[in-house]
Amino acid sequence: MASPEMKSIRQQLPRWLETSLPCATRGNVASYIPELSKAPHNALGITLLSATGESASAGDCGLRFTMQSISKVFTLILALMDNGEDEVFSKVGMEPTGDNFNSMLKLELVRPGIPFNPMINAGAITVSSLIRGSSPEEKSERILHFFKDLAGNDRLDYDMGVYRSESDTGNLNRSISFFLKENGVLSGDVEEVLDVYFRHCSIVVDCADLARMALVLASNGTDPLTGKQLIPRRYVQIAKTFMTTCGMYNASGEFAIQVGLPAKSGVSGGILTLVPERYGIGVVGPALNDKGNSYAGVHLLQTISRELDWSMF
Ligand SMILES: NC(=O)CC[C@H](N)C(=O)O
Repeated sequence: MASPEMKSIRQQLPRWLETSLPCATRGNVASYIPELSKAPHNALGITLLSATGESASAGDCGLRFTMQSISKVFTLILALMDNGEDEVFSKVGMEPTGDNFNSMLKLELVRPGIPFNPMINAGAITVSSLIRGSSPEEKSERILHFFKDLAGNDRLDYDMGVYRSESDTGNLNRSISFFLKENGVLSGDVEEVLDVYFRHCSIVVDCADLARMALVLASNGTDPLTGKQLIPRRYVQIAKTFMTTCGMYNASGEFAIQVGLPAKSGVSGGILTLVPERYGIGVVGPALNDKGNSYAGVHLLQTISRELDWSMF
């Protein structure tokens, strides 16, 4: 028997999705990674998964897309598990930037030149350099394995087309990385660090995978469906705080007001969000707004959060 709330979500979800769909026409699919421009412009899908294992889905929830920046939440957690917080926060800060996710601006403006936070590219590339492993292959393997555990999906893998596309064209990320190397923030070989970063950005998921990963965060690090503790509670707390303050880039303040849930978006149009203790949620809508977040996806989450009074604030 589904809970009364889940019953009502299942009933209303298709209509909420329908009303958010037109927003997609106002957005644009990311094209700076050429392979991403092939994504279906008008797609919109969502899956919600409850801590009791009930789910509700609507629209293009089966669409497969690369995690992109959503992966930054989980590489941060793995880096924290590998190194502890003191080491990680000696290399990356805790503050929002108010700039675009790929901006270099503050790296030079503010001393010491460590990235402001792990959700912007500079911070996430630094975090990739902190993942333990004797080679880029081993680091990437550990990341993929961790993501498989979190998603409860052994078949997670890379989209090699997207990986190559970003690796061939990612000169801004190269510039950021060389700058970090010059400042002594990045240690190791820049191309090897970038390889780890581009690979985890290209891990393919659908909405159900994101919902399950989000549910682990909603449940303070334990997968409620298996009872396994996958992440120490403290690191989930850190991750959810960054999601709230920086997860939607320089639209995180607006998202906190309009939706009021910890979330992380990616340029392929995915959004991972959660209702503490209760739901993990995965959304996809490839057409992005000018801040790089899914246009229709944000609208849909705003509708659901208002209808169900889900804001944490
Ligand atoms: N916002 C994003 O999703 C950015 C991730 C992308 N791989 C990049 O580095 O540009």
